[in-house]
Amino acid sequence: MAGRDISREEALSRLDQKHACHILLYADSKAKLFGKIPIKHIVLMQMRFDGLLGFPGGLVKPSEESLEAGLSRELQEELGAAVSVSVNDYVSSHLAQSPPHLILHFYSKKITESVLLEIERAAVSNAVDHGFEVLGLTRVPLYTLRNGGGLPWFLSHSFISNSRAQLLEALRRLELVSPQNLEEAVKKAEEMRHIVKSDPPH
Ligand SMILES: O=c1[nH]cnc2c1ncn2[C@@H]1O[C@H](COP(=O)(O)OP(=O)(O)O)[C@@H](O)[C@H]1O
Ligand SMILES: [Mn+2]
Ligand SMILES: [Mn+2]
Ligand SMILES: [Mn+2]
Repeated sequence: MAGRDISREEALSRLDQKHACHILLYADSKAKLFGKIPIKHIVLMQMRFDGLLGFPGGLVKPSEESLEAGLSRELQEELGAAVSVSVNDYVSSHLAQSPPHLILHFYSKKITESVLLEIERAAVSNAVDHGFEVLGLTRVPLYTLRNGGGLPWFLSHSFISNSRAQLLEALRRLELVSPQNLEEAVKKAEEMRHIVKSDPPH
């Protein structure tokens, strides 16, 4: 997505503009798919009301609240759980080109598998946004199966704003997927997008 990365300081000097904060929550896991494929890490995203994938979070008002307080409020609404977010979890700020002047702050935070499982339950049973702004939480498959299933198909979906770039950057930085596997998955996803788009209508 077009736009440019800016520093937290520059972002916070632009109080007249709209700001949004989103977060990648993840946990290590020993669980195995089909009892044999290690999933290694659980990464959370969500299916939004508009049919696009994105991260939990939303619009904040830095003139009235800290970025982290605003993000925590959004997480309470969208996940139905209290997630304490601190400046240590801050990753980056991005000045989006469309919609113009929206500033997108990104966070990532490692939690335990049991806390993550609680969040998944709360998102259904307790979140006021469940079924409305948020259609459901989803895990990101980080493995690539022999037929290309997993991360490549996941990446071939449509994502809100710069959330796909945020996901890829975080998977690399946090070493949740090896650079080589990530590169191959991105390449496969491009081919798959083409396949889906060129499907004839029934
Ligand atoms: O995961 C994301 N990463 C980056 N930008 C996002 C993400 N989700 C939404 N956005 C952008 O931020 C804006 C506000 O976010 P969101 O739709 O979550 O607000 P809300 O939860 O307060 O209704 C969206 O219109 C979109 O442009
Ligand atoms: Mn929200
Ligand atoms: Mn939101
Ligand atoms: Mn909101």
